[in-house]
Amino acid sequence: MQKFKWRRIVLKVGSALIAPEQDGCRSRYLLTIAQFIVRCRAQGIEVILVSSGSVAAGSHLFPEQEKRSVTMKKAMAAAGQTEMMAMWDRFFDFPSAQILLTHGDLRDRERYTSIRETVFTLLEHGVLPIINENDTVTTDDLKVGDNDNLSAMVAAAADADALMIFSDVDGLYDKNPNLNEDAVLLPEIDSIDESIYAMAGCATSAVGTGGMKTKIEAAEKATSHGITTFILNGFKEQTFNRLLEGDNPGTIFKPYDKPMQEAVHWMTHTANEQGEVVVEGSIDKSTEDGCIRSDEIVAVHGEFGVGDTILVRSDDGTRLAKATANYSSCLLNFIADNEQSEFSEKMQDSIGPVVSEKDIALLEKS
Ligand SMILES: Nc1ncnc2c1ncn2[C@@H]1O[C@H](COP(=O)(O)OP(=O)(O)O)[C@@H](O)[C@H]1O
Ligand SMILES: N[C@@H](CCC(=O)OP(=O)(O)O)C(=O)O
Repeated sequence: MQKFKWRRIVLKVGSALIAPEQDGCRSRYLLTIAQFIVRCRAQGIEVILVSSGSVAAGSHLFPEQEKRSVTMKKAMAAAGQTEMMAMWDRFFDFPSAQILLTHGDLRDRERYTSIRETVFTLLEHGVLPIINENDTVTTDDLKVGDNDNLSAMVAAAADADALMIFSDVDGLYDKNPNLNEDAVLLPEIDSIDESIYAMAGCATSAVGTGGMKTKIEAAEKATSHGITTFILNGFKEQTFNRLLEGDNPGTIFKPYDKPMQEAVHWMTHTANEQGEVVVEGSIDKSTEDGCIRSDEIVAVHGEFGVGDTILVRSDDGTRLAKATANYSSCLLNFIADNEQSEFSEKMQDSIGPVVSEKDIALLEKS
């Protein structure tokens, strides 16, 4: 690890490592991971753990025939989470803290900031943050859905230098190694494009979610924020020894040379745009004071509410900025339809610009 000189790392541990036999948590693999965490901390590296496995850990408590229902999975997650936290806590002689998140928390800027500050405070005081998705409260709209993407969002929020995704394979292969004997391991990926996604298949274990596709999505999110990302085999002890020696025992994804600025990254990869407004002209003209007024808007696409992230596009198609909307799409459409009305003008005077200076992140010209 000395060669890499990391200050802060996020480790993501997949379900198969937590509950390999699907009958509760097992220490078999976790002990090695815990020792790795201890050794990293001894080297002065701050560690954040994103631990999957609550569903797999809680699975043995419920009847086999009912396990497929979403409600049952949520119950399994709630019960398995305590078992899993107890297992992790047992390995450490320093305190750990549980943080359960949904996408609803991460895409809300205020809650995102609060999560960031809590993580920083825990790290400052030597407490190990252990993070998972809050499966019990998630809905289709609220969930991230897989912990690979969640770990990348966490790594970005925590300003980490590296994200290590520990799974049940040695890294990214050119095709699924569990289905193809001739699959070849790819040790280094310089940039992620469609050809990389084309190699990724689904999970083949009974407990995994997302397979390689979500790991590549995570790598794309993280590397675009300047975070070196690894996919590694958490079953093998040598993985951890080699990492500590400064080697790459799996697949390494190189960080972007020019990482996105924090606000653009959050709006692009965590908040996601809910809709789009089209303005006339170029980036300099439309956003010269960082604000966009409702009378500058020539079209509104999609449905969004106040506080949602929107894309600002120029009428020639150029992506100009990501921003937080001060108006709903419904109200903007109403204003457009009633341009000259006194009511519409009063509304604009009282609410102010569609996008305020502090909530806009200009995109690079492309
Ligand atoms: N190109 C690939 N390279 C490596 N593994 C792949 C590939 N395509 C699909 N997979 C599958 O992805 C699985 C790992 O993902 P997953 O089961 O979701 O793990 P985890 O629970 O650790 O997140 C592997 O066991 C393998 O079956
Ligand atoms: N939040 C879920 C994990 C979902 C998930 O992404 O699992 P995995 O593919 O094993 O990392 C749980 O704790 O069971």
